[in-house]
Amino acid sequence: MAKHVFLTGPPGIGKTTLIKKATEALKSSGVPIDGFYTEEVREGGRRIGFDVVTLSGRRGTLSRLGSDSSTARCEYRVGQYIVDLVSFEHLVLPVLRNVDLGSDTGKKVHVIDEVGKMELFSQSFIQAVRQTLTASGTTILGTIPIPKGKPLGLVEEIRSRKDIKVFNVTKENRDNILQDIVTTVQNCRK
Ligand SMILES: Nc1ncnc2c1ncn2[C@@H]1O[C@H](COP(=O)(O)OP(=O)(O)OP(=O)(O)O)[C@@H](O)[C@H]1O
Repeated sequence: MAKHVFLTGPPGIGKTTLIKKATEALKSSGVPIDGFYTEEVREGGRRIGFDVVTLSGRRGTLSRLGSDSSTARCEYRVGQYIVDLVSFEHLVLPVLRNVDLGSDTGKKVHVIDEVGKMELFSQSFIQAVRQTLTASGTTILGTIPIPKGKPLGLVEEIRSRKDIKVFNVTKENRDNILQDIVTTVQNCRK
């Protein structure tokens, strides 16, 4: 039986939107849930980067557009974006601690949106996700990108696990898979 649930699909297809809706549904049925999602940041109609937002409402920078010269020099960049590792780790790592502490009413759910190129610059994050995958008191509701370009180690590792259920989000199914996702997460907690 599956222990963790991951959504995948092309950029902008609606993974985060589904994660947010599933989080609300799980919360309102009393499921203990924590974690983070990533959100686009726009200024004057232009995407300038991404923020990390925790379920408890804290917000921090994941990445921002860099100038040509600063981007070229930076080790932690994806396309035009420079990743703020310090800010990312500061916000996200505490949320992924104490993953073994389930509750009396079943496993705690950890939202990890997403395990992607930007996030994987952080070795501490990689370690924390691995711990969460193997922790007994936790179910992950996460997102992973569709394979494109150079394979991402941890993403491949997740895909090859026998204890995960992957939902492929498409334009055709994104308006009718919410309940299936929520039910699968609830079954993972048993
Ligand atoms: N079911 C839907 N119907 C119409 N628009 C949607 C739907 N789901 C999401 N959107 C819109 O599509 C855009 C991208 O959604 P979202 O951020 O959830 O996608 P994503 O797959 O998480 O993107 P990314 O890969 O960049 O993280 C948003 O503007 C959102 O409002």
